Amino acid sequence: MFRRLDHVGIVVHDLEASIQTYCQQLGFTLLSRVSIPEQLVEAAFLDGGNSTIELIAPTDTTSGTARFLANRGEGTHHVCYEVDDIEAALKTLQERGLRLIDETPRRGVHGLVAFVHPKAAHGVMIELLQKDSHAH
Ligand SMILES: CC[C@H](C(=O)O)C(=O)SCCNC(=O)CCNC(=O)[C@H](O)C(C)(C)COP(=O)(O)OP(=O)(O)OC[C@H]1O[C@@H](n2cnc3c(N)ncnc32)[C@H](O)[C@@H]1OP(=O)(O)O
Ligand SMILES: [Co+2]
Repeated sequence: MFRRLDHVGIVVHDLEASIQTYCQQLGFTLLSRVSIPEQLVEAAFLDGGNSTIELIAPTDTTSGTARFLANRGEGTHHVCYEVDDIEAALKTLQERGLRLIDETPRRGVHGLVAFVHPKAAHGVMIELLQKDSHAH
């Protein structure tokens, strides 16, 4: 069902400071910086050598990522897998009894996305991504 790992999401307090750390000290390269108002976050995608991370900072105290920061502090927030057909993947996961956050996909930065609840995957939130045809 999963084609490949697309990115690992990391929640941070200060997006700018975390970009500096990952680029200047850890050697990552900044790919893009985006605002995602529907999710009340801003994010940066960074290349780490055949791997991508997404640094995410909440823009509002009511967002899920702000709760995550308050309860758990900074750290790994989700792993994102690319799928060919997100509707089919969600249907399969639902039939297998998995608890989903999204029963239908929503629009993400690079395509259609949907989240599996972390309680269904032993404490790890899984993001599914069906990339837009023009996305890389
Ligand atoms: C799509 C754009 C972009 C991209 O890749 O292109 C992104 O990735 S944006 C990423 C940010 N978006 C989201 O996180 C959307 C999905 N998340 C949610 O809907 C909520 O945050 C949810 C449902 C995971 C949790 O919210 P809820 O209001 O239900 O409750 P709490 O926040 O109080 O948490 C309940 C419970 O779950 C644990 N939890 C929450 N988040 C995570 C997590 N990321 N990983 C592991 N566990 C998580 C939290 O600690 C609570 O546990 P408890 O034992 O009850 O204390
Ligand atoms: Co993500």
